[in-house]
Amino acid sequence: MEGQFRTWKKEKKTNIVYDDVSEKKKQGDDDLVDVLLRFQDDGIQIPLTTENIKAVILDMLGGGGETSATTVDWAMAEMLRNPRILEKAQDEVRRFFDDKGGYVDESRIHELKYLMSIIKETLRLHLPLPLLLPRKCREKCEIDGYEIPVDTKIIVNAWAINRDPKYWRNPDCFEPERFLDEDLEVDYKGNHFEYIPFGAGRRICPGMAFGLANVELPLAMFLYHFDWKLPPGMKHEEMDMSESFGITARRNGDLFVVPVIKRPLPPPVK
Ligand code: HEM
Repeated sequence: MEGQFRTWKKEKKTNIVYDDVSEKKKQGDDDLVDVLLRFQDDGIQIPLTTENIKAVILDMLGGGGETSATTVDWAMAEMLRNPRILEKAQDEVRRFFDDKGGYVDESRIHELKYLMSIIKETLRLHLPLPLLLPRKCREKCEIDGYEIPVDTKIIVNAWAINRDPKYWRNPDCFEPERFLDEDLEVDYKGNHFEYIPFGAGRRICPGMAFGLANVELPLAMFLYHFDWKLPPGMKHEEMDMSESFGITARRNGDLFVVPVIKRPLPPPVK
C-alpha cells in the first residue's frame, strides 16, 4: 500500500485519494477506516495504533475476500454439476424476490431455506480453510490416549471431520437436503464439532457473519437474475471438482460459465 502511495505521489495522483476522502467527509459517509481512525482520535480504553488499524484492514482483505469468493465459486460449480439443485434453488429465489418487485437484498434472505442449505453443504464439502489455522496448545492435554505437551502446534483436519462417515450419510455427495432435515441440527457457531467450517471456541472466525453475507447475497443475485449454462461441449457430469492447494482450497482451474439474463435489474426506486 505504501509502495502504491509512493507511485501515486510521484505521478501526482494523491489528490485523487485526498479528494475522495474529503468528498466522503462532506457527505458524512464513514467507512471502516474512518471509524477506526475516529476511535484512535477519541482515545478508547485500549490504545489503537496505526499498525493495529493496518492489521485489521489486512485481516479483512486477506481473511475475508478469498474465503468468501472461494465459497461462491464452489457453490456455483456444485449447482452447475447438479442441474436439479440449480433449478430448485432458482425456483425458490425467483418466487421469493418476484414478490418483492425484483429487488434482491439481504433483508429476510435467511428465509431462503434451500439456498441456505446449499451454502451449508458447500461449506461442509469445500471449506476454504480445510485445516483451519495452526494453533499452539496452551496446556498439556490428552486426546485419544495421546499426550499433547504444552506449546505443541495443533492442526485440526476439519476437512476430514466434515466428511466423516460416522456423522454424515453419503459424506462425499453434495446433498443440500440433508440440512433441511429437522433432526440434523447443526449451525456454524462451532457448537457441533462434526461441522466446523469456521472453526470453534475462542479462536472461531470473527468474520463469520460478514463472510456469510458475502456469499449469500451474490449467490441470490446470480440465481435470480441469470440462467447459467456450461460452455458448448462441456458436460455437467464431467466437471473437474478437484481442489488446488493455496491460501484457500479453491477449485482446480477457473469456472467457465455462460450467463443468460432472465430478470434484468428493475429501475431504481425514486
Ligand atoms: C466464508 C467465509 C469465511 C470462512 C469459511 C472463514 C473461515 C475461517 C476459519 C476456519 C478460521 C480459523 C478458525 C480456527 O482456527 O478455529 C478463520 C479465522 C479468521 N477469520 Fe475467517 N472465514 C471467513 C470469512 C472471514 C471474513 C469475512 C473475515 C474478516 C472480515 C475473516 C477474518 C478472520 C480472522 C481475522 C481470523 C483469525 C482469528 C484468530 O486467529 O483469532 N474471516 N476463518
